[in-house]
Amino acid sequence: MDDIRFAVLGTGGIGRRALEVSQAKQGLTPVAACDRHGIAVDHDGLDVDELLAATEGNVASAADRREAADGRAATGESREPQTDGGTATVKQHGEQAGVVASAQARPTETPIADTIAESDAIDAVLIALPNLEHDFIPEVAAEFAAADYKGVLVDVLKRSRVIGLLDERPDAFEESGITFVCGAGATPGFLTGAAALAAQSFVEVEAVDIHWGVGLQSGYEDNRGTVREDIAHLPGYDNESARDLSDDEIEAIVDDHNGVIEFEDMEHADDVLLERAGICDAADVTVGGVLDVRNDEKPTTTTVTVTGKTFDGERATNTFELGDETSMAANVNGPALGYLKAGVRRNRAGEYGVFGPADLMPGF
Ligand SMILES: NC(=O)c1ccc[n+]([C@@H]2O[C@H](COP(=O)([O-])OP(=O)(O)OC[C@H]3O[C@@H](n4cnc5c(N)ncnc54)[C@H](O)[C@@H]3O)[C@@H](O)[C@H]2O)c1
Repeated sequence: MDDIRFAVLGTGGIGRRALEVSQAKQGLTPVAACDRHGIAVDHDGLDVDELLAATEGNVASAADRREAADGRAATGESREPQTDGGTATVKQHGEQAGVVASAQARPTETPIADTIAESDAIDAVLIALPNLEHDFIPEVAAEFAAADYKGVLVDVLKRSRVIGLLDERPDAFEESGITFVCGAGATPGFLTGAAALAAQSFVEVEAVDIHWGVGLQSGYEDNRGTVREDIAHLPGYDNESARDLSDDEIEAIVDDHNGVIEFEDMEHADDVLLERAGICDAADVTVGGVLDVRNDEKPTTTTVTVTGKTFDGERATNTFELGDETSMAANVNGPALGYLKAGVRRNRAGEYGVFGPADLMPGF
């Protein structure tokens, strides 16, 4: 495949690692990366090492999130960052450092529009933005379509209901020439694809059970955004209440669980993505997991089990297991970039519209 020029929207825990992993993949050239306050563009290829060093600790703070939410409420529109009109929200150092700290970057109040402005020379865009507001990623995607972007969009969103929002506008993506691969991280994403593959032995799938384990001690600082989103899945919390938690309140929740948080029956889009690919009913899919933020070792092995009936009357369970040494960063970003490449193949073959990870596996 020819070289793929790609952009990353959001350089938090996931976006930064995606840039790093891309260095080890063939034919991927990162040409643009943005966060809430800045953008770096180089159509000859970004210097990823410099960007990563400069954005060390680029983790959206609670204050950042509140500021953005308040800005949206006040203006009634834009999801672009609302700054206080000066440079106070441009973080150069420490915990709130950002893309703008890179020598390749400049500050901007409109990072997504600025990326779209460069998009004639971008083959694919990885959306690694927060998902605490359900319509945020669909709206960003719609903006690319409205600008007549021709290329690939990939997101790593998690929630089932977001897929519905995206499925409401396939025409816009098709007309523009966009191949949109959604839910293409680990779960949903990698493990959804694994379930689709494991289902191939069967003529009828009865149950898909996805159970993940993540150990995050050394990656905790970098992945606070993801931990916050996970907390929104706990009983008594939702996206809104999780978004408003202070960092201290998050720490208190982690302490209450002795650093190990268990999740059951999560609203992860693996269910709707498997249903839309015709593998099984969404109701037959369960997702749960265990997150340990104080140990690097996984608290449990990540496993996908698919139970079904074969054409010759047997009932069986196929099991797919991840090696315990594989980190969340490896299991989100490797597949996300793999799906990005699969999306580019489809796009170059003229296939546009919305695809889930299971749609890119053998059919059922
Ligand atoms: N599917 C999976 O397996 C999986 C696993 C982990 C994380 N995720 C998803 O990845 C996404 C990113 O997670 P993270 O931990 O990197 O989050 P994070 O909070 O660390 O990073 C988010 C980044 O987006 C930027 N951003 C926010 N608003 C912006 C705007 N309006 N314009 C431009 N940039 C903006 C922030 O500045 C930050 O750089 C989340 O949606 C999370 O759900 C998916």
